[in-house]
Amino acid sequence: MPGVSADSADPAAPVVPPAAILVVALALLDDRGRVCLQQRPYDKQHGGLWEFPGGKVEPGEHPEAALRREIDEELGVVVAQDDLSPCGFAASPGLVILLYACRRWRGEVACLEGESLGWFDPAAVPQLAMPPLDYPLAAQLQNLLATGAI
Ligand SMILES: Nc1nc2c([nH]c(=O)n2[C@H]2C[C@H](O)[C@@H](COP(=O)(O)OP(=O)(O)OP(=O)(O)O)O2)c(=O)[nH]1
Repeated sequence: MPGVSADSADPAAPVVPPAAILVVALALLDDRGRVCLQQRPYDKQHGGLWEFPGGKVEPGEHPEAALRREIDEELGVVVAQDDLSPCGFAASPGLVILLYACRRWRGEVACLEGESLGWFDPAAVPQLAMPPLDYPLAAQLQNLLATGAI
């Protein structure tokens, strides 16, 4: 089809913008079963709303590598690839969010980029003010926790 080739081997091929921004996010769970959420910086889109820590996947980056990078940048902790469990996803036009869960990390959780951090009972998360896609993500997290799958 003219004009939409995504053949990366052809340097003359037009750059095709991604159909959606891919975002990865983490439900970090402590030994009391609480989940860590952060408040988005006030100067960003959805400023002040609560979210699962994470961020955008860079071009060429594996989503799980992106998540480990974002968690180091935002919370100052290291999560191991093997400790990440796929937990759910949510999508809107132009945005796809992959949610993972993790119960182990190395280091002390700190609020490095958000306005504040909180540890919440997963059942209480839907009562928080969050971006729209976080409500279905929180529901998927609760379902998996209820079944003992994560
Ligand atoms: N991290 C995260 N982003 C979310 C959630 N829910 C939700 O709608 N988003 C949206 C908000 C933004 O449009 C996008 C993530 O962007 P971001 O600003 O956090 O990404 P980033 O950390 O890579 O930041 P930047 O370098 O682009 O400034 O996904 C969530 O639970 N966690």
